[in-house]
Amino acid sequence: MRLEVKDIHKSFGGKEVLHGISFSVESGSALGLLGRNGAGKTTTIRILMDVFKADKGEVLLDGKKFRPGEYRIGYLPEERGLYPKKKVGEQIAYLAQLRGMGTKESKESMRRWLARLEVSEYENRLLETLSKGNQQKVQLAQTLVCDPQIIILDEPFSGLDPVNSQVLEDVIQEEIQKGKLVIFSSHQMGYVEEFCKDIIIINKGTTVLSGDLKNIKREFGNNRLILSVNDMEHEELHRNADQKWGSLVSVYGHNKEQLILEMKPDVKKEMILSALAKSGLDVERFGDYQPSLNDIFVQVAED
Ligand SMILES: Nc1ncnc2c1ncn2[C@@H]1O[C@H](COP(=O)(O)OP(=O)(O)OP(=O)(O)O)[C@@H](O)[C@H]1O
Repeated sequence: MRLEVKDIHKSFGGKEVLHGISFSVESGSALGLLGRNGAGKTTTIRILMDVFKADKGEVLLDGKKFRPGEYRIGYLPEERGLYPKKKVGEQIAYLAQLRGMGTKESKESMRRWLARLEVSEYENRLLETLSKGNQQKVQLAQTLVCDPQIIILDEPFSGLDPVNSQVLEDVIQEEIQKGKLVIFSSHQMGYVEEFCKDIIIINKGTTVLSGDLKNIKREFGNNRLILSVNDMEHEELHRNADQKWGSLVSVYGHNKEQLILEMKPDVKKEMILSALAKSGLDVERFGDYQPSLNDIFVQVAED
């Protein structure tokens, strides 16, 4: 399956908050939907789920208008929506039945997911009596109980300790391997790097970067180098770079105390290395710039 969001526009009270968002994602892969607070991620997901209507644009599945009601979708919304005063197992099975599963099948699936997420012992407890992290795992069991073809996860790791995060990481990887189509929205870039083949970064309702994550990283690192010098802050290093090596490099930015340098046309790395050797500076690190998704996000999503 291929899910395609095409040129979505949305206004609230006359103010446009999405200015033409487009992306696509296929079964067996995950898309990272990223952006700063208020960028428009949740609004995009809500339009996709038909909670809101777009003012312009369309959502297609395999080229035809996407009707969420016709597919098994596991949606973990930002605002978690289970019943605090109902028993964990009963409500998960009930919600699976609402999504078309038979009584026996829904109970089996509920028990399988509670076990997979290591919360079986809470099946007969009221949801509100569980810790925050365990409630989150119950929400995830609810999301996955109907064996969804499409999985949409809005900050699924929130509230989970590192051991539980590892369990969830494994579960998401398994679902992708099983051929599920996953949309993953998170501010935790480490997870996005792990799961997502493609990403889209939205800023104030506009796409600022999208595409294959490996290619994006390669392009961001291309022709750029990282340099740090012992006991020298990036501001001073920046002055040195401008004054001494201005014909070879320009300063692209910095990552903590490391300077990111961009090589000028026809300049080779060896030429910079030789200039550094002559400078007498106590070089701590020099090499190809390999940006993390976090670096890229900060650079493109900054105002
Ligand atoms: N129902 C609504 N009525 C009016 N404005 C809304 C509504 N829903 C969202 N907005 C506005 O749309 C913009 C995008 O909000 P949205 O919740 O989609 O952002 P987000 O990227 O999910 O943010 P966060 O990371 O903080 O969850 C914001 O300016 C928000 O105030």
